[in-house]
Amino acid sequence: MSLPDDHVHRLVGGDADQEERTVEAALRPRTLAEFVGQERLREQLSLVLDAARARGRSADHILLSGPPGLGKTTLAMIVAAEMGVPLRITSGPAIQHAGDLAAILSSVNEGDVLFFDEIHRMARPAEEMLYTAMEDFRVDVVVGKGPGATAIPLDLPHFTLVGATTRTGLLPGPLRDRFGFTGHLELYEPAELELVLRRSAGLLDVELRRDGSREIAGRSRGTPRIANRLLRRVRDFAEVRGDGVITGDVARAALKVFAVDELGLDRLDRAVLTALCKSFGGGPVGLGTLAVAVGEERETVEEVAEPFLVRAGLLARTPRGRVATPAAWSHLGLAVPAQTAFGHGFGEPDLFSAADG
Ligand SMILES: Nc1ncnc2c1ncn2[C@@H]1O[C@H](COP(=O)(O)OP(=O)(O)OP(=O)(O)O)[C@@H](O)[C@H]1O
Repeated sequence: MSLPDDHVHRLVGGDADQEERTVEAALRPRTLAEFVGQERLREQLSLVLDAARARGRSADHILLSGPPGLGKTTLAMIVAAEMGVPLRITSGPAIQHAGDLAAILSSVNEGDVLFFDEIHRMARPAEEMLYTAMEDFRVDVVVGKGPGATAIPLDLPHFTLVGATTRTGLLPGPLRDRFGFTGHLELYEPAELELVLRRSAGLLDVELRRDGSREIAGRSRGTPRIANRLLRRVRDFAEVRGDGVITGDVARAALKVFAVDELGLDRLDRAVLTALCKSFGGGPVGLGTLAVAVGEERETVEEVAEPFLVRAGLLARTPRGRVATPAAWSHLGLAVPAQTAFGHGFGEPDLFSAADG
């Protein structure tokens, strides 16, 4: 049985819609100790928060970067919970004018954590205001227009800004510099995703066997959001077609019905690999050219698709551009050409910074 492409995308894509976010809320870890994986980041965050608590001050501003669905929102909530303060939430796309930001900042109380999702998408005119708010806890509210306009300074309480972005490089330098701590979330190892799955299965009251969690974890794109999503679909299958228990066989059968392949590639991953192999003969091709070929922003290709494709050994970033590995050709069901760019002097995965074209 085959399903439309956008269905597959929904199942393995990194983003979540409103309905899914409601379901996710129930599965969110509430403390740093419950948060699976990201050992280094957890240790660093725990130090930052312990130090702030010991001083009786709000924590420094924190920037979290990494692909969607790895736990940035969850960590922002944990920061607020561990500091025992309320969390306010806004996002870059919601801030189109300086006035939007002024309204949010003026409602923040002493010690609050303000979570700023997709901070790289905030409108430029609001940026300057955020700089002074972060550094001096002050905003200048401009009243009037033209030569008669006056700026009225407004003092703000001390708060902690937690910014989330898919990549720190997308932020202007002055904004980046105003964060006291920057943490990067890495894709999760399958063993870590199994822990996420076991925890979620417990909360959902589902019987998940070892081979079942292994099967689901291996197709979750290194992303807890996708692991939890696949778990819910496999649970549906297990309840309707079986006795509700998720074994390896049940997981395989369910994921076949939902058209999730063995690696869990999403639509963008497939589009990138297909363009690379079919349109560019396996590369090397520059990131910009590849992005145009799949109709996406280069940042999306670079920050959302490539980390997983590189990790899965399907794509290599070389000094000459992006290259498909023999595994990519095989995964797409294509014959591996006798001569591919990969392994012929174009370098090994990720050893070089990416070339562009
Ligand atoms: N380390 C983790 N341990 C357990 N569950 C996790 C972990 N990280 C994320 N999750 C689960 O994955 C889901 C998505 O996490 P979250 O919303 O925090 O991701 P995000 O990085 O903020 O994504 P986006 O940028 O798309 O908002 C949540 O339901 C959360 O419970």
